[in-house]
Amino acid sequence: MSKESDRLFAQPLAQVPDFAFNEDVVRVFPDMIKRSVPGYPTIVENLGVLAAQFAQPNSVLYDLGSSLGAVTQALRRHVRTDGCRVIAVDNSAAMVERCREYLNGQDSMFQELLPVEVIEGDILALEFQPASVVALNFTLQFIAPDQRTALLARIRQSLLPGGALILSEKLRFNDPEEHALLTDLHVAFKRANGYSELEIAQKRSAIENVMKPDSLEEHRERLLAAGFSKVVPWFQCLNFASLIALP
Ligand SMILES: Nc1ncnc2c1ncn2[C@@H]1O[C@H](C[S@+](CC[C@H]([NH3+])C(=O)[O-])CC(=O)[O-])[C@@H](O)[C@H]1O
Ligand SMILES: O=C(O)C(=O)Cc1ccccc1
Repeated sequence: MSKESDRLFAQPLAQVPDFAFNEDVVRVFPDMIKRSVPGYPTIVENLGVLAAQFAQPNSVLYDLGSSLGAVTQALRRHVRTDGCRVIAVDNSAAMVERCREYLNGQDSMFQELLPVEVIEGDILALEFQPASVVALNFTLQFIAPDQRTALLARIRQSLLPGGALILSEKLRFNDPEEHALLTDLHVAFKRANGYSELEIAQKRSAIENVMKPDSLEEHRERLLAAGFSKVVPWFQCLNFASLIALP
């Protein structure tokens, strides 16, 4: 993994552009996501452990919005089920290019990994194959809110019995006090990880137009509306959570 540290928002910007998953972000992404998302390493590793419980023989495991393939790598470390293959999808060309390099690196270090295909494309336009595990690890929050239910419904329809969707998201909270407390604690987490007040403020304004978090209640209702039968939160750290949704 790239060792470059995230200083993208360290200098004052005359105008903060909307956040985009471009070359600059790709270069610092592993550092950025670890220092910005409390619980990220725990979520990624355990996503592999969870996936191994839901993987069905001869099915696809999807990593949607795969970025540099951290989830795909965890799936390949943990899942041993016969005939499974991983499909990773991201619409950022810069992410996909680097993701393929990292996965080639994983292939050269380990034997008998699940086969993987990395697709550069929009998950909203994807034709889903019969799947046992679908991971949306901090991706749904970047999808236009009015497209979210339809996407989840298509994922639900592709899921095999015994499979699961694993959905990780930044949360907002309907209770204003709870929202303010967890937002402040998230800022403290970033500060403790070396981000300055300026970096925190500029990053916030860069993502506010492109990343739209929902509340846990909204996620639950939407998943049920999309046809899932059960929603089980399995992890929360501050304002970041991960849910298991069963078909
Ligand atoms: N419509 C779309 N189609 C395909 N990809 C998309 C779309 N919209 C956004 N993306 C992609 O979704 C990813 C979101 S990052 C996921 C982290 C990763 N899962 C991880 O576990 O390391 C989350 C974050 O940075 O907070 C980016 O790579 C986008 O290009
Ligand atoms: O940085 C933040 O405040 C976030 O909410 C998470 C994040 C992490 C990486 C890219 C975009 C958003």
